[in-house]
Amino acid sequence: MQWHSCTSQTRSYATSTPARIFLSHSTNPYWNLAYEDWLFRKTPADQHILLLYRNAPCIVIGRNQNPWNEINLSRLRQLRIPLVRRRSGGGTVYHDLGNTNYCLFMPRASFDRRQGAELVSSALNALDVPTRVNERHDIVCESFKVSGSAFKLINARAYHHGTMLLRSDLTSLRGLLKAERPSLKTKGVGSVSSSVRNLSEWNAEIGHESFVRAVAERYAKAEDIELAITEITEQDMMAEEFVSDNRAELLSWAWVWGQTPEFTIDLSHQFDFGSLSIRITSKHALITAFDVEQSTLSSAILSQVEALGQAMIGNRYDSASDLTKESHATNDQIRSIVQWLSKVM
Ligand SMILES: Nc1ncnc2c1ncn2[C@@H]1O[C@H](COP(=O)(O)OC(=O)CCCC[C@@H]2CCSS2)[C@@H](O)[C@H]1O
Repeated sequence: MQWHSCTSQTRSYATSTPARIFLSHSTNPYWNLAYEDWLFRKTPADQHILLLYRNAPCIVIGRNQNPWNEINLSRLRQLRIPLVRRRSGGGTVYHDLGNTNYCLFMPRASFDRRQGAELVSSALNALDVPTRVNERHDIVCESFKVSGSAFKLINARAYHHGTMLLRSDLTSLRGLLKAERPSLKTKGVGSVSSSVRNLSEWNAEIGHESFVRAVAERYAKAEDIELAITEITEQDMMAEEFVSDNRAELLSWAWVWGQTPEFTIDLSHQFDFGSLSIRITSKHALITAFDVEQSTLSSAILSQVEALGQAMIGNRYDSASDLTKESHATNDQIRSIVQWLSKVM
């Protein structure tokens, strides 16, 4: 058994498994998140671990979020940026190679929502960046958010993971995250939008390597361990069946879209030939109801709209943009309605 010494900076109780630091060389969000989940579930419950990684451009939503309410999906498709749903709760964030993520794993008994962010913030203070932790456990610099946090607790284990905007493309970040759609009512968790900045505005030299080094040093000191970083490649990750299976699940439609909490959306439009208001209900990202709430369309057109709505039931909500391709509408009015729906859904 290893005993950690008691100083003001170290934990003051015994653990049997020494703390460790891992750095991933993969920039694939699915591998990194699958590996993170493996560390969470498969390492000893009493072990403290720090994992650092960064991802190629992607949007990462929280476990209980609605992508249609959080993201500019047409821009996401245009830029061919993947949408990733993580296993922890909380809001939607943008990642690219200018953003480095940390994850602190610990026994549930020593979990504290603030401590991890404080550790990272103090590592940044040592790099002359005047960060602090706010009441939401975000790390901020002169009131601008530079890091967001999310948490997961299962049985005897917990983790706190967070982003760090070092030199991210903030134009992409802002363009991909969008304001809520007021007519979309969802049971899920909404993001809390903030003004963000890169740390490079305070320290022009800062980058992935210096951030990793500063946090790892600070962590080793706090855990009273030698500074030793275990570097992990995608090959190492692939060798673990749990990680490969987990990655496959993270990539699946059922996880990315199908986990979307139930929602309804009200859509109205005034066409040259009459008005139409509908309510669409979706569960597990499938269309489960299509109700016409109000209409001044002719009864012939209305019954075609109702037939179209019935045909959509059971389809994926995200297949709405294919409506125009699939529709064999011969009537101009129906064609306009289909075009409108494919844009607004
Ligand atoms: N990369 C990044 N870092 C900090 N803040 C961001 C980022 N991207 C977007 N935002 C801002 O945060 C809000 C959402 O804040 P909100 O507080 O709702 O959500 C979060 O912060 C979640 C953090 C998840 C961290 C995980 C760690 C590893 S995998 S992802 C968004 O609307 C933007 O204004």
